[in-house]
Amino acid sequence: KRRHKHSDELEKKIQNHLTDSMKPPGADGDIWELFAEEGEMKIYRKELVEDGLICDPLKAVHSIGNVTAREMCHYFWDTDVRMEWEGTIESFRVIEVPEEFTTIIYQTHRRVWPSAQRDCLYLSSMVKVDNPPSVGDKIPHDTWIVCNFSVDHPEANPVSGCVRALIEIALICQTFITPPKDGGPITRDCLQCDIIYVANVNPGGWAPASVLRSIYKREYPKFLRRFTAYVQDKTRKLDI
Ligand SMILES: CCCCCc1ccc(-c2ccc(S(=O)(=O)CCO)cc2)cc1/C=C\c1ccccn1
Repeated sequence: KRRHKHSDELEKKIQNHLTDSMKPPGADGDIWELFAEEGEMKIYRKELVEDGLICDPLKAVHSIGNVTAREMCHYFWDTDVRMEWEGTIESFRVIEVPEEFTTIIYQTHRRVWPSAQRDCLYLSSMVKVDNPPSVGDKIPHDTWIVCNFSVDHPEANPVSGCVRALIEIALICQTFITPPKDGGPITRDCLQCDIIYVANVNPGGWAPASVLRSIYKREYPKFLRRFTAYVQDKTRKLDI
């Protein structure tokens, strides 16, 4: 059961995401504010201040065609392509690979004046979910999750001057297949991927509420637009 130091914590977080994060916003009685909407993409936030720090939880739901849940999670998890879609990190290093689809990453984010620069040290794991809760009456073909959460590590060797931000993030994707009416083969056009992205970022130290909230308001929609377009582009049939 315990494959590495963080196995138990990882399992618990994945279970929590599958029960809590997969509920549509508002189902849990919580009041989510819709702050960005573009087509199928809807991004919700809550205002949360902990110890004087802005820790606004974020939940985004989206649905895009022509890709599978596994492709979405692979490109989100795979550090080989991280800098192709990530716009706010300045540098990152894979510190350790505890097991095949689990990495421990140290990354620095671009400094946003007047706040101190932030860094993150987190475990990132990609897992296929066996018995997913079905949301509504659609039956998913498969469900994948990437879970990123802050951990400690002796070899982080942090950049001096950085304030350590703490993250709890998950990308949960489900593939839905609509076979062609004429009984023909299943192609990419039969695929639909439903996406849930939840992010809880504690900035780790003081930063003006207005600066933080404007970063989130600008960066989350940009990230979701850019990342989903990136995966659709990477998986598109090669134009012959
Ligand atoms: C003063 C600035 C304080 C906030 C700094 C910060 C901390 C953490 C993070 C962050 C955001 C997404 C992830 S992830 O989804 O796991 C992907 C891998 O990188 C991990 C970390 C970002 C940012 C700062 C900017 C920011 C905020 C939203 C969205 C995008 N950028």
